[in-house]
Amino acid sequence: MIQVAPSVLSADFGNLQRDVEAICDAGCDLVHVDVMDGHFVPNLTIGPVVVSAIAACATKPLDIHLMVENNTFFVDLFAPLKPAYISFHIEEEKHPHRLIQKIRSLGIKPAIVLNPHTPPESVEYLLQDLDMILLMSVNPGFGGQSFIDTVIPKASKLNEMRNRLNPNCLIQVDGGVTDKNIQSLKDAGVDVVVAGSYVFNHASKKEAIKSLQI
Ligand SMILES: O=C(CO)[C@@H](O)[C@H](O)COP(=O)(O)O
Repeated sequence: MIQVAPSVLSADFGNLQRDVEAICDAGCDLVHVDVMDGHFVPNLTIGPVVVSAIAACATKPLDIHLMVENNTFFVDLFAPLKPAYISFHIEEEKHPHRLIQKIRSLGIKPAIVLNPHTPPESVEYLLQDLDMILLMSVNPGFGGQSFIDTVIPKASKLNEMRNRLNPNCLIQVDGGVTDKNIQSLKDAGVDVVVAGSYVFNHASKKEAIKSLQI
């Protein structure tokens, strides 16, 4: 069954505790946290003070997605919050293998993120060391964007590589995920989806999450 990680970026930040508790009670698998630095992406979100408040009320593991220029600095900042995963962008890292090792040495599962234009082959020699690969299905930076369809053949290609090189590595897709594209994602071999506006704008978060856990 597909795991669902609602993106807290679409929560009501004036009622953050209420919304984090709501998605956990509604049966989500992970709580997805988007960290943006205003440099790697043209948006600025939250730091460790707010993420520790999220961690304090979340009853599901945290999945931290770094959209930043200085990955190592941010890994050190968020590691004490003990997230299940930290993912970083391959486009912004000169030494991805070293950073994977560092994240794992901190007791956190390492994941790599690929922007829409980045080919799956870019992680071929890292796959054995990863717990998850996140394919962006929107340009990173904002919630509420339209799903980029080319992620489907890209996920299929990655699925073939992952089955061959490291079947334990999960494939995650993030951006514009709804009940309309979830079946194609499942068919392409996707294991985890991030969904922001679809879950938070739905009349029932429970129904929304259930409709993606296929
Ligand atoms: O990382 C990002 C955007 O950069 C995502 O996590 C979005 O926040 C997902 O939101 P929706 O596209 O589902 O509204």
